[in-house]
Amino acid sequence: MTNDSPEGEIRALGGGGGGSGRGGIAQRSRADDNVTILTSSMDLLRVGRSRASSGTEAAPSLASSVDLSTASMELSIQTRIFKIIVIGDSNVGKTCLTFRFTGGSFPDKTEATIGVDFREKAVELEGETIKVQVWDTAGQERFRKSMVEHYYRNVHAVVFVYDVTKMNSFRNLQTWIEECNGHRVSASVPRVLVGNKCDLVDQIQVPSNTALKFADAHNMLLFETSAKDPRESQNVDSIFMSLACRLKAQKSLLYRDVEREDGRVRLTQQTETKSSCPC
Ligand SMILES: Nc1nc2c(ncn2[C@@H]2O[C@H](COP(=O)(O)OP(=O)(O)OP(=O)(O)O)[C@@H](O)[C@H]2O)c(=O)[nH]1
Repeated sequence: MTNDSPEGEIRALGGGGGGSGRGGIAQRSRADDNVTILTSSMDLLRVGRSRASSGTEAAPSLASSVDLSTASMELSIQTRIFKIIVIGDSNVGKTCLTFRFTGGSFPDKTEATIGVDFREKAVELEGETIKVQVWDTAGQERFRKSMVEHYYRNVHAVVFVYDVTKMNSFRNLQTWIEECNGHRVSASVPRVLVGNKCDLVDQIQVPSNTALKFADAHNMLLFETSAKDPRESQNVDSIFMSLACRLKAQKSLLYRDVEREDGRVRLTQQTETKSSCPC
């Protein structure tokens, strides 16, 4: 389990968009919400310090430190971060799916996730490098209780996972969706449904058309896949890449419009760009 929580945050309110998963259906919607980038005061402090300790130059005045901070922020915001949380019953394969996407492999051994594990992957979309930050959440109630608020805070997209060989994990999706809605996650934040463990073909309990109906009713794409089967790795990638494409298409940052507000940098999204992203 890693604990490297993000430093700067990108808060993108709203979601939706298109794409298609295996056997899935595309639901398209748009949101024009603003994108707000908050850079923590810790960043300001760190920038001030690194300049002060850089050797020959005298320690900066407050004014020059702030200028430098702004420059640094402008640099750091070049890389956008999309926070995607992965939710579902314990043992459905959330850890393995996130491993497959970020590391390209299936872990030999996993243990129940406690709290959350962060995994990150930089992806290139239409010439822009975007960090897809995947939050692998705990499925067991006792390991997630104190973390739930953090999961949903400023989330950009949600991946709901069930195990195709466990009907119960599919039935419980309703509870996971209610939890998500209960944490004020806007209906416009893109959500996808993933049926994992499709390699266990003899044990499948959840028929594809049942899952499709459910996904349709909840305005989600459906992906049926296997974190274990290497032949499915592209399909696993497309779960996260389709979300990244949708988020990128919606969020156009105008870097010019930088305002300072109590150590915060706010970038206002004024227009929605048309994307030629293939997803
Ligand atoms: N056959 C098969 N087994 C899988 C697949 N994905 C995960 N598993 C197995 O399912 C078990 C649970 O996987 P995890 O990824 O740890 O499950 P989780 O949803 O993260 O569980 P929690 O951390 O408790 O919430 C492990 O034994 C995995 O090896 C898959 O696609 N196919």
